[in-house]
Amino acid sequence: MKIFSYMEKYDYEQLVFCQDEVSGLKAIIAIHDTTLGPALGGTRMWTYESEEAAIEDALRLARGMTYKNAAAGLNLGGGKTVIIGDPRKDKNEEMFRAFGRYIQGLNGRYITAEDVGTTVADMDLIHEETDYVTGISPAFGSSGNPSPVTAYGVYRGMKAAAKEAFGTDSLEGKTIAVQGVGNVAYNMCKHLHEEGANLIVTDIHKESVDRAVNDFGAKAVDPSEIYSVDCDIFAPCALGAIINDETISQIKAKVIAGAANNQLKETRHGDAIHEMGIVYAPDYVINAGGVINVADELYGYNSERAMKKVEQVYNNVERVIEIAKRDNVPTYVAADRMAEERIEKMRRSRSQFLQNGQHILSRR
Ligand SMILES: NC(=O)C1=CN([C@@H]2O[C@H](COP(=O)(O)OP(=O)(O)OC[C@H]3O[C@@H](n4cnc5c(N)ncnc54)[C@H](O)[C@@H]3O)[C@@H](O)[C@H]2O)C=CC1
Ligand SMILES: CC(C)CC(=O)C(=O)O
Repeated sequence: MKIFSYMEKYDYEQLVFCQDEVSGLKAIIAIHDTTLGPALGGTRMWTYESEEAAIEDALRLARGMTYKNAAAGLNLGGGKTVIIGDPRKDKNEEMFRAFGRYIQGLNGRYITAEDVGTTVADMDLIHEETDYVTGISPAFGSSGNPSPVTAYGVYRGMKAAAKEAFGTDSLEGKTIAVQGVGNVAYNMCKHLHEEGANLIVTDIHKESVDRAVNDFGAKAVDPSEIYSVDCDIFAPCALGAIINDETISQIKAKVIAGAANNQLKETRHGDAIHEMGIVYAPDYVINAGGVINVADELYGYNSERAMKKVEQVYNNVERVIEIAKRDNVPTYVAADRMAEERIEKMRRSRSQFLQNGQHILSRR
């Protein structure tokens, strides 16, 4: 991968490599765009096949956060971190504290939170070294684990997409195929089960599948079968790039609505599902609940205020569908237009007026 060419192509601001021999930390912080404010995005810990794969993931996820935060109406830019390692084996206190010092060194340009492979306890360790971290324990007056809130937002957004496809937003009796029943999807399944949906689930970890089977009467299938099962809605809630040349022809669902980031392998896959008549709720619009919730910490966390904003995920998905119909484009294009329009307006207005020197972090 030619890093500078890639950064230039998508206009990235900064890429930071962090190494600490004592703890084994190998982290990559990618900051995509800070037009709207400091870059906020989670830290993913994962066993990458190569360093290139880790860099690419950090870059793609950071750009996704720029669009997510803009589309959600937050005054925040986009960034993300990946830590190379196995979250089940390679974590230690020194690692997250060393990482916290790297974040502190960025002096507020980047604020972190949880993502796949990291927990509230990890954020608390980072917080020992820096204030530029969210999703820390409620004992600190913070919002804690964002996953249940992300899940609620996905559930709301799924209803909005279902309304478009089926003429009603009720999910009662609908069959929903869920890929990956981790932190977000387990909580999402709870809402779906309460509403009377039928669940088909898969995961690479058997205990996660068993939990969903026991708690929600879900039917379990092998990971390779999830794309082709008979269902109304497909909810990708594991990792990215799962809408691709191999999977598209297998999908029977009328709606794709799930928590995973970067679901489309390439934009042409968004065009393909649009042509198949599938209603696609763009990933970064539907999964914004978590970031909306942790971002509220920057104003002094108020759960009621945050949840009111999370409810809006329904309206945001509706709005994207409206733009898609108006402009006769796929929903992923409509979502990009919505986000880019907001960033562009702010960029132009910033160049016209003097800033008052205050930004969101000055309230902390
Ligand atoms: N946690 C949050 O608040 C947010 C999460 N997301 C995204 O949602 C997705 C899920 O996040 P979490 O639930 O926090 O992560 P998680 O790690 O708790 O859950 C992911 C699950 O997917 C499973 N999985 C991985 N590869 C799989 C495969 N090939 N087939 C089936 N299952 C597989 C894992 O075993 C795990 O149980 C990720 O893409 C994340 O970036 C997006 C916004 C916020
Ligand atoms: C987990 C969230 C709090 C932030 C994030 O990284 C995301 O929305 O993907």
